[in-house]
Amino acid sequence: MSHGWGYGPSNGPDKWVENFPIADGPRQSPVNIVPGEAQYDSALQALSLKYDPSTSRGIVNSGHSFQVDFADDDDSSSLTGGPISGTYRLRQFHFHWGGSDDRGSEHTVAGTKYAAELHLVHWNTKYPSFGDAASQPDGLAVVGVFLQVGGAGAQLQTVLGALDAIKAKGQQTTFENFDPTVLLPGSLDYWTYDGSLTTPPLLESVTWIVLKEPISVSSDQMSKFRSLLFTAEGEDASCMMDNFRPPPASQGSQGPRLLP
Ligand SMILES: NS(=O)(=O)c1ccc2oc(NC(=O)c3ccccc3)nc2c1
Ligand SMILES: [Zn+2]
Repeated sequence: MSHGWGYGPSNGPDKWVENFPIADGPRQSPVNIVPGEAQYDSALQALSLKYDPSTSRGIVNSGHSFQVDFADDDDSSSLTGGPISGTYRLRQFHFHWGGSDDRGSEHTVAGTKYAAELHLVHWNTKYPSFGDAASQPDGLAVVGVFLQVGGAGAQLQTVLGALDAIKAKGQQTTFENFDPTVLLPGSLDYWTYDGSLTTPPLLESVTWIVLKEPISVSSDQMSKFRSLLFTAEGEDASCMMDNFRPPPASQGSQGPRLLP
């Protein structure tokens, strides 16, 4: 059995560089966002997210997270504006979370970790497919949304209600007529920087758009995330948690510019 990457002591983020040397590259994600150091850029546009619920297809346990996949054969669900030019189509969204409420996000804000982080993954339609886009410096755009523990996120419940059907790695089920707009906070104010995928293959093809305002999640809902398994049916069960890559310990002096 190939010793795939994961989040454990023997295959976690510190080991990824062995098979993915780009892990030590110049534009790796996530990063610690320091609001005071972010440069204001008046040329930046407002974010425009247009999602059509009829494009949602299914929900799957990938063994690293769970994701909701969208049909991306037209521009029905797409991202424009913000720091990007052109149109980027939504392909999937997924989450990263911790083993307890005090950690779980990948990006941090002045060192603060949130309980979880939502990633909405889009690809640039100037390329023929996601796969082609994923290897281009301007190929992908991921919108990151922090989940802060507090009151229950009513809209999250729809997603969490589907998790019982995909407990083990590889399990999937239909997930239709879902509009991810309901998972967004009231404000679309954001920080942006050029970075990478936060899991292998760690490709440096992502324009990151991290929303400043978190959405709310309850501690009980966080327990629901942790009820998923990294493992497939029949394997020794391992609860899915701490599936996040931390930011680098110290950010180089050329740390990415963050434009609010
Ligand atoms: N944590 S992350 O940086 O948002 C991140 C990290 C790794 C990723 O790999 C993929 N692949 C597809 O979505 C895909 C879409 C279509 C076909 C094959 C793969 N999306 C990712 C997002
Ligand atoms: Zn992610």
